[in-house]
Amino acid sequence: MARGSENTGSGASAPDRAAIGSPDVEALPPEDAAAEIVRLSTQIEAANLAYHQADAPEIDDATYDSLKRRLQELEAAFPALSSAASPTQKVGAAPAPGFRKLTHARPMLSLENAFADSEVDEFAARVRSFLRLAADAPLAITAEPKIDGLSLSLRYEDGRLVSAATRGDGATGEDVTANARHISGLPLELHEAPKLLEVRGEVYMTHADFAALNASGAVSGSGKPFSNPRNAAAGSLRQLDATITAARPLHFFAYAWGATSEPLAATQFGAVARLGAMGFQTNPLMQRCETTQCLLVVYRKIEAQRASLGYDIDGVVYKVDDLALQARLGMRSTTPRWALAHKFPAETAWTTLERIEIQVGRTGALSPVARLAPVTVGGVVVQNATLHNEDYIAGRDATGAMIREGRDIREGDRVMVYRAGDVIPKIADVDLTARGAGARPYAFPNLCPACGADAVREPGDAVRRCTGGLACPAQAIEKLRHFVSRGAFDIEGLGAKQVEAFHALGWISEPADIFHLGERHRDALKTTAGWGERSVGNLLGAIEQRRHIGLDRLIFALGIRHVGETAARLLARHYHDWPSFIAAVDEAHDEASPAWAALNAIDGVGTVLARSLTAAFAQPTERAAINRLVDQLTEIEPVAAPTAQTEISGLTVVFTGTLERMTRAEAKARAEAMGAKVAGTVSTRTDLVVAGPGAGSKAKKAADLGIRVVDEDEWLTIAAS
Ligand SMILES: NC(=O)c1ccc[n+]([C@@H]2O[C@H](COP(=O)([O-])OP(=O)(O)OC[C@H]3O[C@@H](n4cnc5c(N)ncnc54)[C@H](O)[C@@H]3O)[C@@H](O)[C@H]2O)c1
Ligand SMILES: [Zn+2]
Repeated sequence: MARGSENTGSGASAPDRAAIGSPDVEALPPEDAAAEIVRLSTQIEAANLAYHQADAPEIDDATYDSLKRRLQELEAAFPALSSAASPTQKVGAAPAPGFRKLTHARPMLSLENAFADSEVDEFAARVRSFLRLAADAPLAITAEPKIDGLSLSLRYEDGRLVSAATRGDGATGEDVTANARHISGLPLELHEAPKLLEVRGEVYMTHADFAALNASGAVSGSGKPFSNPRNAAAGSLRQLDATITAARPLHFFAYAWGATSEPLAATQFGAVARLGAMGFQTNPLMQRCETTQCLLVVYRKIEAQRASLGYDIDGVVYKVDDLALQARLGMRSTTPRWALAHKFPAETAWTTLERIEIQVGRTGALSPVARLAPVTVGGVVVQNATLHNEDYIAGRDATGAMIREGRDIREGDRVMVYRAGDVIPKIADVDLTARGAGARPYAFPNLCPACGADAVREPGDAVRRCTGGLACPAQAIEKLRHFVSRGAFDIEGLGAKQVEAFHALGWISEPADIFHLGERHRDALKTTAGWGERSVGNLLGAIEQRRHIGLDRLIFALGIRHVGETAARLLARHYHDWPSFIAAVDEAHDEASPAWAALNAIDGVGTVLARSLTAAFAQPTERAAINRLVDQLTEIEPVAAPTAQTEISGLTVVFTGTLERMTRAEAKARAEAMGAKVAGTVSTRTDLVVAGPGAGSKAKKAADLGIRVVDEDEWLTIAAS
């Protein structure tokens, strides 16, 4: 596990799933149920944003699934407490700011989940009863791997790819047309396709490509390495700059469709075969069954192949084969009635927990880590597992419910380790029969192991935090490492290793000190092992250059909890410059102020983030350190006002021919001000061509490539929107 990674305080695990529902839902007093619904909804919304918008999940999938199930149970038991705004009534998350939005001609939904074999029988029975089919009437159902990537909708008109969008919130997705063109093997032109066709499928990254990408140092929206191939695929496709996508190896399996101008086939199986014939890759493991026994056999067969496929799958999807029956079954609010996702259980193994260590993260979180006797879980050797927080060690989950009654985790215990849809393993269970007589409950420290300061738990926070601030060496180092990371100051020659070394020498203890390195330690540095005249010159030069920094990078670099790269960009766009930003944050500290309301009104900023931000700026030592840093900067570059909603932000536009209502220079400036890039030549990266009279080869090339071409009037309408 990465050193000092932040613990977000969650804690249930897959095998605990059944236990989670055990505090009897029906027996709960309504006011407790109401409070729990609010708490779960907030947790799930935060997880959705982290997962779908930032491609950097903060909790594992099994935990997420169990939180959602619990919420569904509560809402079922207390219908009066469920609302249309509940996360159980929504798909995914809204498109991230910065992307042009595209509305799907037919919504993109989620899938109903099942975990136990018995739920497959129940599914078939529900389908039969809905359709009034006799129990012995034939009912064909397909089974295919559930690819763990992100779904994409591709719109083809006259067989040409015209647009591509992520699922987003199901109704509206992010326009990733330019990016999708770079997916390996994706057909830009189809053989014998209907006039209009929305093709749906999964974008994924292979295990090998994922390993290579992380080894190259690529990072997610949170500034950390991608935690799994799914997040890497999502982060790579969802780039405002399509040239980044082009450099990432992505693949696509087609398995569904949205709007079509003519039916593709009479069955699911036939329709997927037709997609294959049109030029799409389809999954070779798909099969058709007549019985649920057959479905379960296919499920086991696919599960057995899971480790050797070379890409991640997280279950098997069953679909009613007859499309006429699918149409009769129709949709619920977020899922079709004719499909079921049968998920795989997490992979598990037993081993000995040798000792529990506490790591201190950037924001002071004390994260317990289990050091294990090495064991192989699902083909990977595991030596560490996260223990989340002290409640988890004691046997309680994120909702406060007991998940391991009487089975707290102790040093020396025999424990069950599991890996779910992510790389960091967890502890699922404890074998009490193997526990030695001398084993004592683990005493979670209430002093920071790194600096000795008090470690306290705020009410409602599952995490204990060191109060030492920058005086805590562990926090200081993590803050500094974050400060120089890629999306932050990213100073050439000053990586995590150097930061640690300079910190150990007592040269830097906070970001501002980096800018004093030259005047204070130049000579000493030159004679330090590994450094010389030239490398010191280069380093100090690189530091000087960073006295000029973008507002978004600065905000991200401060390392405030919940303020990742995406949020920093949002804030920078909204507040434009540093003085306006700090004035607003200071004022927003008063939650009755208009500034607080305004901060919360920013699309993508929630209460949790807003509170964390205002608290950080109001904390005197932290604020003083920020001020000292800002004093060292010569220019904080404002970030252009929000361009997120304009139709053309993020697009690459080419002007050709004569423009009659404005000069070329004016058109270019206007497009750039709205967040578009203006290019001179048409290529596959072009999104839009504005063609005036006399446009020649460029307009023709654009038409050949299937790129949208508009005239000047149309352009003016777009630019005015
Ligand atoms: N860890 C977190 O914080 C977090 C947060 C949000 C969501 N999640 C994960 O995402 C899931 C919810 O997301 P979801 O709404 O995408 O549901 P889902 O992943 O359970 O199922 C729906 C998706 O499956 C995909 N899919 C893959 N292969 C398919 C196939 N052959 N046929 C049809 N669809 C196929 C599609 O993209 C579809 O949108 C959760 O169960 C959880 O595992 C995790
Ligand atoms: Zn400390």
